Amino acid sequence: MTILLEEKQRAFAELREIKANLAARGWFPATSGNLSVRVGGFEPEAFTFAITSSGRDKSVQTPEDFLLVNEKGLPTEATSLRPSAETLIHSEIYRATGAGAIFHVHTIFNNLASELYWERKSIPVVGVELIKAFNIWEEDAQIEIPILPNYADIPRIAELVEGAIVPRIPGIVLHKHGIYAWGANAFEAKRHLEAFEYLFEYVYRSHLLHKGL
Ligand SMILES: CSC[C@@H](O)[C@@H](O)C(=O)COP(=O)(O)O
Ligand SMILES: [Zn+2]
Repeated sequence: MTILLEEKQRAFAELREIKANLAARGWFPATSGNLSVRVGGFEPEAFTFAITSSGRDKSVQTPEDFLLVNEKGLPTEATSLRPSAETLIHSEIYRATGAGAIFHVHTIFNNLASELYWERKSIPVVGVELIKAFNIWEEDAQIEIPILPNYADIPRIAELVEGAIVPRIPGIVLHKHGIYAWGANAFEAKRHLEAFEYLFEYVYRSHLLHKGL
């Protein structure tokens, strides 16, 4: 598939903006986190996306922050940059959902929530207004945010992604690691990510409240 220079530049500019925004909140500690947006068409099997390069300080902006990869996570152009170590998870999410953007961050609250509900394998949230950010409009809606094991071998995680996805929930948590949130585009993926992080903080603080701590 041919990606126009214009499309590539637009995708990199979009990633640069969201990267700076999330970095300002401290959501990329110690080089953690990765971001991607889909580029070009929305073919289910063969597609291209722009993704952050691996191991870089995501709180600074450099010309080497992003590259294009194909659906297998391999660079589509000659480059010395390495795509994110977690690129295969992005590929699987794109393949399974047809999303347009995927954002991954490590935060204290997503880690704590995943620890709290690890045995249940999902994080329950009931009746919190911000659930509506997922386009779920029922009163007192109940949702379960899936948690996957945090294997060191990324392909082992990637193969669990499709089976773990809950259609109306645009995110997956890795146990004591972080969240992957997605959406039809960068605007929607950011809204979803912010909602998840709010809900994780709510869940954790609510747990303390009910324990009288
Ligand atoms: C520095 S710990 C974080 C990494 O192990 C990984 O989980 C992560 O989110 C960032 O990896 P990266 O290869 O830079 O995309
Ligand atoms: Zn990570």
